[in-house]
Amino acid sequence: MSNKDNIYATTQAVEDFTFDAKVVEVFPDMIQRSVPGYATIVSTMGKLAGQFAQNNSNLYDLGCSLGAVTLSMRRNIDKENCAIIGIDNSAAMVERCKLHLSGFRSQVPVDIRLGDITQSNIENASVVALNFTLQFIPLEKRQALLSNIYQGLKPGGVLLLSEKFRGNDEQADSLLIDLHHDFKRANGYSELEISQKRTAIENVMRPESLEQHLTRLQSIGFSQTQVWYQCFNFCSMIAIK
Ligand SMILES: Nc1ncnc2c1ncn2[C@@H]1O[C@H](C[S@+](CC[C@H]([NH3+])C(=O)[O-])CC(=O)[O-])[C@@H](O)[C@H]1O
Ligand SMILES: O=C(O)C(=O)Cc1ccccc1
Repeated sequence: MSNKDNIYATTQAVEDFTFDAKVVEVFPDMIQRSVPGYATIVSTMGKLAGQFAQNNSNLYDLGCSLGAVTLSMRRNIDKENCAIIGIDNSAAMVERCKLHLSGFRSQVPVDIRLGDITQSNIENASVVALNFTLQFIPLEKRQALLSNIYQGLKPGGVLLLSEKFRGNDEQADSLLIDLHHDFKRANGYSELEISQKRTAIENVMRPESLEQHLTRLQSIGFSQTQVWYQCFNFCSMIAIK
């Protein structure tokens, strides 16, 4: 069990959100109470990874945090000679992720690396997961990152992309934001916590619209794109090379 997220429970001078040691301590609780359907998304990404994994290939978990998707993928792989590579640029996350994964046994080798996914080599990949990570990459670097992933995928390989997204217009967007805030309230977050967290992430997390995501994936060359999960302003997509 992880600790309860009470980072924004007291009034404070809110600073930009970072994935530091304090966040690591509460991360499972934070993500579970903040993302509608997180557990469903993670387990389904594992199932999809099992379906699309190819013999003699790599599976990547980019922005792996504590390795939830890595573990879910590893549970579902039944192909030969597969390896999972998890990458995150938060030293605190990587350290805790390694500790966490060492508590589970598996035949599938896992390599957790400290690194910037915009500078990482993606090769011989059958599956690449970006579970709520692209939203933290500067807007101008997203196209290059996704093209690099596309280049590193084998034919028939897939990108599994989950994002918080923006509604198409102001009214639609505030409707989705309100529904999400209701969800957070129902999970025990106070008005103060919701509002201070919003301030903390507004400069570091830049959501795009669903259309922007799908159009870019198609322009990069993915032959098929499909949204398979949506709740409020959270969604998960698959793009097939
Ligand atoms: N340039 C970067 N390079 C590497 N990592 C990065 C970069 N930028 C941000 N990150 C990392 O991306 C992760 C985003 S969390 C992903 C949840 C996880 N996928 C999960 O399924 O539990 C989502 C959230 O908390 O909203 C953090 O661990 C960052 O350090
Ligand atoms: O914490 C929130 O309320 C967020 O919306 C941030 C967020 C978005 C997507 C994954 C995890 C956290």
